[in-house]
Amino acid sequence: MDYISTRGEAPALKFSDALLAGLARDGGLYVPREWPQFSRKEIRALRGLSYQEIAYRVIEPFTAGEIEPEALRSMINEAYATFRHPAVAPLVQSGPNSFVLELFHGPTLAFKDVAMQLIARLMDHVLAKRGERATIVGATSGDTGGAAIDAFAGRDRTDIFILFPEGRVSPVQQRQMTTSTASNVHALALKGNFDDCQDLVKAMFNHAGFRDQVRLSGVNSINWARIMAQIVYYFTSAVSLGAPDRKVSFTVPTGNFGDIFAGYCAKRMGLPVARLVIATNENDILARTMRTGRYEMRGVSPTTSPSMDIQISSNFERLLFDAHDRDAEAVRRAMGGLKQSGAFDIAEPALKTIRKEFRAGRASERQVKAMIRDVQAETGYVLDPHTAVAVHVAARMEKPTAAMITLSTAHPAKFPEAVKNACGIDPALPSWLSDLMQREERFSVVPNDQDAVESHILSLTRATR
Ligand SMILES: Cc1ncc(COP(=O)(O)O)c(C=O)c1O
Ligand SMILES: N[C@@H](CCOP(=O)(O)O)C(=O)O
Repeated sequence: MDYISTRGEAPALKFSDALLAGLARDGGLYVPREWPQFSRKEIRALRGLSYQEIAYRVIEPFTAGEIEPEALRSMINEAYATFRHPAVAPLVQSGPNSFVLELFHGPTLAFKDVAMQLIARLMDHVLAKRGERATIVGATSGDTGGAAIDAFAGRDRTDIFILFPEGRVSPVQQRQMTTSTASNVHALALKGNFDDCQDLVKAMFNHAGFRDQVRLSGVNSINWARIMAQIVYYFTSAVSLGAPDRKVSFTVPTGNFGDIFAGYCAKRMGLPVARLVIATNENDILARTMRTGRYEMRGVSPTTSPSMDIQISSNFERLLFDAHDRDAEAVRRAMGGLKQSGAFDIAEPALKTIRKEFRAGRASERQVKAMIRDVQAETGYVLDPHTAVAVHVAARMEKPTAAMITLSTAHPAKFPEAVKNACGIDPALPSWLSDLMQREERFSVVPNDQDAVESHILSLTRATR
């Protein structure tokens, strides 16, 4: 299996190189040259298997020839041993034909742990084999950062630098990033919003000198391996409800489009998925794009679901590439328009393809609050605000012919203020994080300036020595 860039001007890479590369050298995102296929019989055979075994079967074709099967198995087993639920990602029934897929049982209480725990092990494995080190730089609106720091803390072959928007993450999210005692971890509070953090990370990748000097690597969902690991739970949840003999739909709270793109990949691999529903908060660029066919930036407003306060939705580029029949030129034109004027139009055939696969909806702050309150009052179940966005959108979709699985992407205790404000309940952090708010913080404040951030990283990384 090799990986090609959505912009068509970077060399195709094997799995290990795509894993370490993060962003392609032409600014594009790597995707597999073709989608591994699962027959109905192979999907049926997944029923009753453990999460780890399904993960192995889904991931192996993407890594074949690069990661030895036994090594992959043991990395998968170790990664998911860090989860506090035996099922890893349990499915909870929430209505006659609706379910919530709980993805927050990992160490940092967000779905990001699912991919990050595996990626850290894969990167270590590949770097050790090559005798190399890497500098990881990531951008976060709150959850990716904590998950990455937990997964990479104390690893000898990597130094990790996480940029988060100062004052725009929840206090729990911030402390998950700033209280690590590991010497290879560096939390950087940027004076700007998440899109500024992400732009800076992409700019560092596009600065060839810096990229090579620090052996830059990324763990945002621009890295293909993030998507790969997230495809697994679409399979596990669908087969537990009877796939391939029963179709399921998914509603996904969406920001950077990585999570829902993983659902699209599962479908391209043969999983029968009736519908993929994009759920956005008031920062609804994706819902507007689906309605109008024009991707247009309008500024970001802070919400109670801060991890989705995004308007440059990186992985939408991967979808555009597929919807344009993998025409890299069309992607380059769209991304050029976005850079120049903050907008691009999606041509009719591609838009039709996207609309065939996806539906979209948005939830206002008022609706999110009402959803948390009502669900708690009716069932006792406490939703985090990101999940509440999706539950709201799922409930408003036309009557599904298939079971609807809504992805629950974070534990409510990560956003106690918003949850308490909505339903009066103060969700407690689990025991291993119960002293989080008393731990000492360590982070640097950095300006929104590429030179300054690069100098900061250069002065601390061990990858150049
Ligand atoms: C809790 C939570 N929900 C949803 C999302 C959106 O996921 P994605 O960016 O993959 O669309 C994020 C951030 O990415 C998140 O942290
Ligand atoms: N919501 C994310 C934003 C970064 O997304 P990623 O999936 O590309 O890492 C976060 O919590 O940081």
